[in-house]
Amino acid sequence: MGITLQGITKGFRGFQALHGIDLEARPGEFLALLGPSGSGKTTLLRIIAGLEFADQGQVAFDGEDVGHLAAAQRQVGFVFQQYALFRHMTVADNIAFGLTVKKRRERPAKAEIAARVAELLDLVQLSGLGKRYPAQLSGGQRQRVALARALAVQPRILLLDEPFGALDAKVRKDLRRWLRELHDRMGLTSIFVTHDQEEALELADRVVVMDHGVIEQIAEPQTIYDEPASAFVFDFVGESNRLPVTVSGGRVAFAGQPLDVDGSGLTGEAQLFFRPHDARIVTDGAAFPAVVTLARPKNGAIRLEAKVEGRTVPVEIDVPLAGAPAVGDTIRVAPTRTRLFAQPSAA
Ligand SMILES: Nc1ncnc2c1ncn2[C@@H]1O[C@H](COP(=O)(O)OP(=O)(O)OP(=O)(O)O)[C@@H](O)[C@H]1O
Repeated sequence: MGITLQGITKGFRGFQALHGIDLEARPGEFLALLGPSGSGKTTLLRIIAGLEFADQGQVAFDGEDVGHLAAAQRQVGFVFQQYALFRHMTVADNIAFGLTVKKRRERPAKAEIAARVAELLDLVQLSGLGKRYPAQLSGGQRQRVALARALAVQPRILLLDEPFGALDAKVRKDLRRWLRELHDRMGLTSIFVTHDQEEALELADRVVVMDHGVIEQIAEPQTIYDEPASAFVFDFVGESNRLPVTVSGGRVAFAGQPLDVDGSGLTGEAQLFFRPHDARIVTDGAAFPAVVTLARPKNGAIRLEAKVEGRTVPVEIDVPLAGAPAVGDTIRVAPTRTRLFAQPSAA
């Protein structure tokens, strides 16, 4: 089932949380909404779920406007960070909840519900734990119960709001792989909110990067990383260095030092971005000087932090183990792969 959002806006008492969001999730797609705290991810997810209503704009499932439908009528499954299981109910009763509260006409027979619960317990690999209470489960197990409960009503859309946020790194990693498999196997269309870029890049077919209630970029993970559409995306996703540069006649200079960067199309002040592994140390040519303040092993290379005169934030670069400079050395840094953005952002 495809999801289409058009021109979604939402304000809370004078505060504009979403500014005209256009977004499409293709049938079977797994989308991640990625952005800093307060960027509007949860609000957008709640509008899709029908837990919140947009001030303007349209929400459609498979081309059909669902804007007027309440959450229960939209047939979406959702899972939140706080597992929100009913503490006084067994695991099995928690999973069955969505089915038992259906109107009598639509409610499956008791035996059918029991069979569905057993199937779901099996699916989330918790067979045999149906009689336990939530307090008798680990965090990861509780989250899988929450997922089974969301799936009980056989949704075609699954919405997840930081579902693994409260779990430790290892459990989190295992669960998200497992969730991806489940999504594929069940043919769901899923939207996942996270502020963890690794999670978004690893799990999603496409990543939607949000900031201040707008979408900065929608693209496949590799594109988000390799071709960030804005200074914000470059900064937010992956490690990066940012230097204030001046552009004149297509030539780019940092602190008076010309760099080997094409500045055509821009003029005046700009922001130059590069990743730590996209720079080399050179002895002459276009480069800027820096003094090494820290050198530590990282992923089979050496990560250097180097102080640039007049800058408080050090530049980070990765250099080969062999011949790596030492702390205190003055080096010349030549960025090899860069992006230039016109808008000045706060340093
Ligand atoms: N019910 C509400 N009343 C007033 N303001 C709200 C309400 N819900 C959200 N907001 C505001 O809207 C903005 C977006 O919130 P939202 O929860 O969507 O952000 P988020 O990107 O999901 O953040 P987080 O990662 O911290 O959950 C925030 O500034 C928030 O304070």
